Amino acid sequence: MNVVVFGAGYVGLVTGAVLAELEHHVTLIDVDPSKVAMINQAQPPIFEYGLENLLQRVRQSGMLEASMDPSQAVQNADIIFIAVGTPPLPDGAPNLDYVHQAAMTIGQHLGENRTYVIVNKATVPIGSANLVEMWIDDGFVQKWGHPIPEGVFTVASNPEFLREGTAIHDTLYPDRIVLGADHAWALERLIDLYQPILDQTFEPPGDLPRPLGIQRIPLITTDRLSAEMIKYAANAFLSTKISFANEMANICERVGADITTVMQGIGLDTRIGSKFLNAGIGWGGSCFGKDLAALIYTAKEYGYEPALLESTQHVNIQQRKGVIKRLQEELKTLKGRRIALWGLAFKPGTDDLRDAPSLSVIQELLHLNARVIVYDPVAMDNMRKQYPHWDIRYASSALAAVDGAHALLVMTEWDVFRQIPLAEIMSRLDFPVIIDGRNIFDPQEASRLGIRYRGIGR
Ligand SMILES: NC(=O)c1ccc[n+]([C@@H]2O[C@H](COP(=O)([O-])OP(=O)(O)OC[C@H]3O[C@@H](n4cnc5c(N)ncnc54)[C@H](O)[C@@H]3O)[C@@H](O)[C@H]2O)c1
Ligand SMILES: O=c1ccn([C@@H]2O[C@H](COP(=O)(O)OP(=O)(O)O[C@H]3O[C@H](CO)[C@@H](O)[C@H](O)[C@H]3O)[C@@H](O)[C@H]2O)c(=O)[nH]1
Repeated sequence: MNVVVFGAGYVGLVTGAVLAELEHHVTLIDVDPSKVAMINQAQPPIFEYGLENLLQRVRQSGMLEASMDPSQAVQNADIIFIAVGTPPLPDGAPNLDYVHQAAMTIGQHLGENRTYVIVNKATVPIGSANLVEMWIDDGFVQKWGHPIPEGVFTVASNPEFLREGTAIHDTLYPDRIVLGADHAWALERLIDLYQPILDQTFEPPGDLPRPLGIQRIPLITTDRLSAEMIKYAANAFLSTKISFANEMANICERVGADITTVMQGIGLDTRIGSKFLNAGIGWGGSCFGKDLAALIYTAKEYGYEPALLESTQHVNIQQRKGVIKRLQEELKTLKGRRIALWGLAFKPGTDDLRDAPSLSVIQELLHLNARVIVYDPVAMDNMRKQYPHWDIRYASSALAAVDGAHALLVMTEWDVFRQIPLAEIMSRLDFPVIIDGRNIFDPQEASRLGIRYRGIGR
């Protein structure tokens, strides 16, 4: 099939590259010329496991190209994805400007003698499929002076559930595919597009083998509103699960229990499940905060007070503040203290800094006049580019960051950090203080070495 994807970011690029691997003809449209150039040279503009190999294959096979010019590709498309960003506005509502622009552009380039399924893959407020339909029609009217003929296009919702760091894996082997459409023909076309994934008939790439036991991927077909709501409900539940674990951690710390064992103890109950129960310095990333705020905003639009969702948000804000509180308890004043900070990305496996807990902690440390020395295996370039005026120092390695520091803060649980012996860290620190925001070290070993170790909930 001919597929066009608007937005070559984390979602659009991965989706497009995977569909090209499955032998669909894919054109990625982006407004950022540097991204387009890099993709065409098979260079991933983001850090994502397996992406460079995948891009090389689909560029070589000729199944994927990137462009800033949508005209031909849109006109000849069977399916057009909208995967542009929907960042939060200050009041919590998502900014739909990029979706609006993409929809108008699509409308301007649709032909009258074909049928098109336009798919919302971006996370958009419930009811947005109607808006996108209207904007596509506006684009067409702007170009041709008359409304688009009935039946030429329909808008479907196909929310995305991939996680950064495992994005290609999650696209090839998703837990489910959700399709919301108002017309049977659109649904049939989308099921055809995803058939190799749904039936797992493709040959798995060498670096991303099929997990044992996966045979068919569950498919949910529904109306557009329910599909849009599924996305928000999934992220609300996952972030609530983590905030729950963090609240339990805060209680564990006070009563002297160990959160890791407690979460293991509840996670083995199959009704609860063990995933997303890791306590830490709170969740971050481009989605949880934004999507939770959007769902709260939507609920309030209808006069409903979503108390549980607001608590999920509140616990997360408190959790980030807890890092500085623990540090102050250990060091008292932070003025002029050298604080080493391991991990900038919001989670391991990505260079994404959007809403990373490290950012709030660094801001507060700078506000308290501490000297901050950071190390991250992949996110330092993004940090330099996105926060050029922040007065922080970049270390050449994790251990170099710790040299002569008064404390170490662990913000992201990169594997390379886990492998560093506590004794080695201890020998380089000026004061033996470690605030382990991701519970990667063994508290007993730390205490044997005389480290003033503070984990989360243990
Ligand atoms: N990042 C994730 O892990 C993830 C997972 C699931 C869903 N989502 C949702 O998917 C959407 C995209 O997220 P992302 O993280 O990929 O965003 P991103 O910021 O990485 O990428 C968006 C891309 O869209 C491009 N763009 C903006 N306006 C455009 C236009 N008019 N035409 C063509 N391209 C345009 C930008 O240049 C950018 O490259 C969001 O709604 C997000 O909530 C993201
Ligand atoms: O037990 C856990 C699990 C995660 N996190 C934190 O939660 C955040 C988000 O992690 P994760 O969900 O793995 O990353 P994302 O790439 O943001 O993916 C989420 O957001 C995407 C965008 O909507 C969805 O598509 C995914 O399904 C959803 O998991 C990170 O800061 C993690 O450190 C914890 O603190 N404890």
